[in-house]
Amino acid sequence: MSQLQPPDTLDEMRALLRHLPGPDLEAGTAVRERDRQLTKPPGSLGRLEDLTEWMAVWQGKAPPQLRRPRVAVFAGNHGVAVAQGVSAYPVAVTAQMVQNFVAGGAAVNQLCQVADSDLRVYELDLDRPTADFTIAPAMTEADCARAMAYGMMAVEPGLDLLCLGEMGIGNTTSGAALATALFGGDPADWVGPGTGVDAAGVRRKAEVVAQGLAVHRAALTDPFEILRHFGGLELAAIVGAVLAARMARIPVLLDGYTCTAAAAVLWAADRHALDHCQIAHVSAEPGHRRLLDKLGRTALLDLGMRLGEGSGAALAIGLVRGALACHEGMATFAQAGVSNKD
Ligand SMILES: O=C(O)c1ccc[n+]([C@@H]2O[C@H](COP(=O)([O-])O)[C@@H](O)[C@H]2O)c1
Ligand SMILES: Cc1cc2nc[nH]c2cc1C
Repeated sequence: MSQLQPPDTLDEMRALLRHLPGPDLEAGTAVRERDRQLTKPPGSLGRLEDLTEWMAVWQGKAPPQLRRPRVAVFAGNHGVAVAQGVSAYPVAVTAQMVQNFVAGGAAVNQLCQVADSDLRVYELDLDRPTADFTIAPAMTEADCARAMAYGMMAVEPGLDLLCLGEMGIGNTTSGAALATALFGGDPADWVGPGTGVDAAGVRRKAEVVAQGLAVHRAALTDPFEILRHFGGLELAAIVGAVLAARMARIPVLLDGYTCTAAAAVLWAADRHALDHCQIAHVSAEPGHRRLLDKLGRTALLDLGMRLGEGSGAALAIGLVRGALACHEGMATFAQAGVSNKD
């Protein structure tokens, strides 16, 4: 399959939503048919059964396969972190952590190794942070579209599972601004400690989000404009990657709060745009549960993690592996000579 030629304007990105492939229902039927014959009471593998069917319908393949998983981590810097001090860490940590990913020293490196997954790290102009969104839109239209296109190009056809993660000091504030603009409510409902700011810091984050919303309210005409005003380059890249994965029939695992907030831009534009995605884990960042409620989703894992960098998504690859191994490797009642219920 040839790789998608990425669009270079936001209008072309919007237009892509009209051409999203749907689920392969035949593959789903084939999976359910085999599942009924496996040596277990129906439904007894719970969400593992749903995961197998989900992989099949979005790959368009029964049985689904998991030979080439990839974790893609996008990194970007945020003007709001530079100007407003909304993180517990300095902005320089974004680039330093990218070096750490490359050197193999981060949590996501270990989790990818355990999951037998490829890991790719993409930096987006780390020395050119977005604008401080309390003053100006975070990105120009051209920068936002370019970052989305970059994320799209990271999606290589032939992958059979794509895990998405981010690295960007200050991006929980960006995620909270996206969530407030997309779903409404009080900014205080959507902010949290992030990397570990104290209660006063969390209040400050809520004020920063409120200020951004007040300044830009009239310009927030659709979800892509919300992304352009409050997102970061790495978050726009995630939006692009989610879209490109859908086009290439690659199921997606989304990581924590910030990653889900970015992907929610697509959900706000089209209620089915995230059907090929699972939320790998629910972050300790309090807004994440609220966000999952809005999206009508339950995460696969709930481990109190709040690291980002794709760590929860990398960990969840093991669940998909387990689901697919049972589906493919288990004996049927007939093969094993086990009596089925009448
Ligand atoms: O996505 C999450 O659930 C999450 C929760 C807390 C922190 N993070 C990570 O921490 C950074 C953002 O936190 P902060 O405090 O700088 O906004 C960014 O690099 C994220 O990967 C991520
Ligand atoms: C050290 C550190 C590691 C991270 N990984 C993802 N976000 C992060 C933020 C910090 C501060």
